[in-house]
Parts: sequence; structure tokens; C-alpha cells
Amino acid sequence: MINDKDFKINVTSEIGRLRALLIHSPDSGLGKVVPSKAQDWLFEDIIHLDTMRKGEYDYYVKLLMYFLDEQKINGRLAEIDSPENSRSFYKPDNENFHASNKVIEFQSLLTDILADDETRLKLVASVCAIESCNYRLQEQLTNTNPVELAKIFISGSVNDDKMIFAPIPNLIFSRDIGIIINDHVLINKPAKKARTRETLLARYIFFNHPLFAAFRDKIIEIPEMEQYFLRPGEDNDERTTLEGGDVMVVSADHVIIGCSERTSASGANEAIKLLFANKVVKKVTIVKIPHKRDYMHIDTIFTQVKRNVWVLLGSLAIAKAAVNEIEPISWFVDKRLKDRPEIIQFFSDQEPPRHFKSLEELLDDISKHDLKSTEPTKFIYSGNNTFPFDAREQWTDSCNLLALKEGVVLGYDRNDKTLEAFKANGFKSIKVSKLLQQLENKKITIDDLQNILILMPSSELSRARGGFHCMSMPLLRDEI
Ligand SMILES: NC(=[NH2+])NCCC[C@H](N)C(=O)O
Repeated sequence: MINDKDFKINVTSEIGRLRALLIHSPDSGLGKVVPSKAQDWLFEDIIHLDTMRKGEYDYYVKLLMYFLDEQKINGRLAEIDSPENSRSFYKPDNENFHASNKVIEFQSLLTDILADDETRLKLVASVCAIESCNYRLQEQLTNTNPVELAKIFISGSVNDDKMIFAPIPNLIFSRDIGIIINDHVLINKPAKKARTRETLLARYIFFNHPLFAAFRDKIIEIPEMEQYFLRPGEDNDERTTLEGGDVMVVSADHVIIGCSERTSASGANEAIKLLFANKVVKKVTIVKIPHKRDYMHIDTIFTQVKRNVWVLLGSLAIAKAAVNEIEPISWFVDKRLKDRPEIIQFFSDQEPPRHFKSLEELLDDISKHDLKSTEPTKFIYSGNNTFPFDAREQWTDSCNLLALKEGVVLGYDRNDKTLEAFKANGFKSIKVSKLLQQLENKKITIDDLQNILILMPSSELSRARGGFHCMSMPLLRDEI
């Protein structure tokens, strides 16, 4: 049982030193995605599971462990990765699993709560209901041991062999299932069917795991709106939805919510009302972006690097030409104007809402006024702001970075032009494999790292359409 009586959740920024997070390592379900289902399951391609694990995600786990739970990994790299240990350090159902209570694995928490008979009964019934399982299967699952059952719920297969329902391959994007805002948990309401079971499992974890016991009355759930039930037809458009990738806690008082392919206007509206009513924050900014697969959540078009540094997609953030320089035809064929984000800020104290003309204007305001930065705000653009690299690199998550602490961020190693832009702004870069060796050989320590982009191998992970911001749900960060 993952436990810690001093465990706390508290996230008041995107960049304070990370102390605890929730992740999920690629499970066997990802290796079962078939081409015909890839798009329904929100993948653009099939992936090679072994490479994704050994060649990519395991590095992420090692780096997180070095940052967050060093004594469990320091000096052990060779042993952990030796072939005879067959990755047991990374496998939640194995006795050599790291079982960190800082780098917390979703599957471990799920296993823990399934040990309780009542929770198991309820969760089996719920999963079977949404997956339309028959009664006998439900009985069989009820009598399955927690370790196996957790694996089945996640991978969709029994004994890694017989598929009884679809996998949930997007669970690696733990960001999207819920968001810690200060000491509250805002649970998502997924837009896509492929992500429904993830949310159900997460809901049970937050409400039932002892780790979160002290925070149970701080869990916020978004209700469906009455109007939706009364609409004719099966149309899903007006549903109340909100996914974690659209929520950014930029300061203790201020949350940004994206209105996107995944987060509906009514989802954002309900979230604002609940956040204000529960006095979680004083300010919520809505950033409405085009409903496009390329940018399903706002964290695919910008993330924060330092108090005064942001990485973002340029072509969306600024109009390429002033309106009066655009020829008449542009109004009909050029979607750029329509694609520009709409940004409105709301306040809990009834002050009138405030408009921002561009993403840059908003981010600059956050740096200067919310985060009290005294230095000029810097914008690092995807693909160095040149076509077609801006769009290509955004597609492979150049803008979706995870800050381990201020100025130390993790991103894919494939976004070369974005890397150039980082360098031009005074950042260094290092490959994760080299960094881990240096940490292990005590050539550097975590505290030495500053203004650096850590490059992570990415050929398989990037096909899943998310980066390290998506692959993390921060639970605790130091205040900045
Ligand atoms: N926070 C994010 N940007 N998450 C990315 C999620 C990617 C995933 N394949 C999906 O489409 O749902």
C-alpha cells in the first residue's frame, strides 16, 4: 500500500519545484492498439511497446526518481537496468518495483483501493456497466485479486491475453484525468469516449485511497447541465466536458482554462462557478482555441518554462499581418483570423471581465503581475517561429514541456528548431541518458541544473500525441 502520513497535495504554479506527481507507465494495452482503431483511441499510429518502455519512458521514470525520490535510485542505475532484472523496478505488480510515494504510479493506487471489498464491488459494477460486460464476467471480476484486477481495468485484457474490453492507452497522459489546484482536486469530465474509463478509475482513487483521505472534501466534480439531457438527438456537442490538459494553475489565485476540442464552453463555465464558489482561486482566464486535432488542449500550444519564459506556437498567438494589410480574399479563405484565440479573464469579486488581444499579452501579464517577474517576458516559439517547422514541431509537442523546477524542463529530442530557439534564449540542453550518467557518477547534482532543456527520446511516445506536460499530474510543488 502506497502511504505516507505526511502526504500533501498542493500545486500553486506550473514551475515550482516538483515534489510529487502521478504517472502511468505504458501498459500492455498500448501494445494492442490496431490501425483501424488508432484514431478512435486517439492515437495517430500504432507504437512499438518495448521501445516505448525501455528506450523512452523508463528514462522518464529514472529522471523523476532522481529529482523526487533520489535515495531509491542513486547508485543503482546499472543494477536497475541489468537484463537479469527484466525491468522489475518499473513494474508495479513486482516486488522490486520502486513503489515511490513521490513518483506515484496510477496502477499501484488502483491496486490498493481494490483490496477493499466494498470498493472492489462498486468499481467492478461501474466498469462493467460502462463497458457493457455480461453478468458472469462481472462476477468473475469481482472475485479477481486486486493486483490482477487493476491490470485488467487498465489494459482491458485478462492475463495479458484475452481482451474483455478496450484498452485505455491514453492513461499515460495522467494530466488529463484531474488537476490539483492549490489543495483541491478538480476531476475531469472527458470529451472522448476512449477516455471515460480512465476518469472513472481516477474518481474512485481520489475518493477512496488513504493517501487522499485528508482531501476528500476538497474534490470538485463537474455536473452535467440539465439542458443537455433535454436536447433532442444523440448530439454530443453541448455536453459539459473538461480535460486536465486544458487547465493550468499559473499562480495560487489564477487558473487558465482552455476551451477546446475537449473542454466545452459549459464545462469551463461550470468549472469557473465551482472554483469561485469554493474559494479555490480569485481569477480564471478562458483561452478559446480552435477545435482542431493538432491542438486538442491548451497545453499543446503553450507551457511555462520560467516565471518570465514561455514556449508557445507563434502562428496561433499573433496575427501574421494587421487586418488592413490583408487582401479581401483573406477574409474568405484565410482561417488565421478565425483561428486566433479569444481570451477573457473572469474575477470572483464581480469585477467586469477583462479581454486580452493575444496569448502573449496574457502570458506577459501573468509573468509581471501574478508572478512579479522583474525581467522582460520572453517567448520561445515552436520551430523558431518559421513555417513549416512551427507546425511540425508543435505536432510533436515542442510546446508541451514539464517543468521539474523553474527553468529546468523536459521535452522531446526531435524538435530541433525549437531547441535552437531555446539556445538563442540562453538555455542549454542535455540528453537524458547523459544527465543520468552524470548524476549517477556524482559529476553534477540536481541543484546544479539551471536554464536547461532535458532532451527525452521520443520516436514512439510522440505518436501518442502528447508530451511530458500531458504525461504528468503534479500533486505537490514548492511555492515559488
Ligand atoms: N494534455 C494533453 N495535451 N494530453 C494529450 C492527450 C493525447 C491523447 N492521445 C488524446 O488525444 O487524448
